[in-house]
Amino acid sequence: MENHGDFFHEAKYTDQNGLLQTTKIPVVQELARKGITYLPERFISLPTDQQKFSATTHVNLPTIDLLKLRIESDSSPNEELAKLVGFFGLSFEEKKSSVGSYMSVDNMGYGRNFVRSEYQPLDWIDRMTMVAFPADDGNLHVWPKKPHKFREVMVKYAEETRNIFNDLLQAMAEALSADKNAFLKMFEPKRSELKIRTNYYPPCPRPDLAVGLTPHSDASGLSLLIQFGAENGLQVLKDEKWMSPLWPADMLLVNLGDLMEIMSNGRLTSSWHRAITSTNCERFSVAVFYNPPPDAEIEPMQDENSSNGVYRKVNVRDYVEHYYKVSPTVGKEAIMYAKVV
Ligand SMILES: O=C(O)CCC(=O)C(=O)O
Ligand SMILES: [Fe+2]
Repeated sequence: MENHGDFFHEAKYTDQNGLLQTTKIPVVQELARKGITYLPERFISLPTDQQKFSATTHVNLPTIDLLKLRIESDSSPNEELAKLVGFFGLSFEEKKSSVGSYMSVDNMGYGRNFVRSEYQPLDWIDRMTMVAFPADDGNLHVWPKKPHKFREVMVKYAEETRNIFNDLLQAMAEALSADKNAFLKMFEPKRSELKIRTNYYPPCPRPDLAVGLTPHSDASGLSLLIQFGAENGLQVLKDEKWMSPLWPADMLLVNLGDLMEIMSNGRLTSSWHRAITSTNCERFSVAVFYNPPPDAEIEPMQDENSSNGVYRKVNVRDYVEHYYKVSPTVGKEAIMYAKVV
């Protein structure tokens, strides 16, 4: 048995027999802090995932000027925004004791998700996930109490991103020549869900063998990402090749999730993406996920040009539960759940 150090996340999953299991996963931040020079076996990814880790092409993303969407733009990364990832500056014990625990399908709080078994290759990542909205749901008490002002900054960031999401939803509907509120109407203001996840990728001894974050699409409607520390890390699959989007530090990245693909009846598609690691730099990203209320029924938009709907109506909670039950997958399998067969 390899010695993985003394610091573990405990991730829960349901095994093939339907039994709840807990697996201990080494905290990669602590492994990196110790200056580990080899990659522990559990982090060695499958050879298929290792293919073309570095052979990527850089692609430019279309950019949107937020001012044109009537948003007050004070959202460039500055010292205030760096506080979003300040949590990872705490010691392991402080991090653990500072975060409350959730009962959820996706291992919220400080730790891991996408865990299905004791034997799967592990991602080189530590994460912290919390629900910002609805704020009245007993969600806020589990937020980290440290560092100082962390919650305040998070709440402010959540509020600002919600405005951006709402404007984007309108702009996207208009771009599809649909009613301006075609998407927005599904995001009931008081009950829609906004989750924030901070991802930390410490330096990794073998970026050629380990994945930072396993390939996935987000289950969300929309996701908004910001990164700190390094500009390379996110990769998106396009025409069966992994591409690195050019993503400067002062740019927010909009990512379409599965629920948006369903809502748009396949006219918009969720992206298949992953994160890679590096030997000499640490990278943080903050992802905000925006979903309609869990009990909402998503009605795919009707396309006048084609009579066949690609997607059927789904309940948001059912979809998200299904997504976490089957993930991680090798391709976009979760969304098949909502496809018309
Ligand atoms: O770190 C990144 O850039 C990607 C994060 C991500 O895809 C996620 O949190 O869902
Ligand atoms: Fe993602």
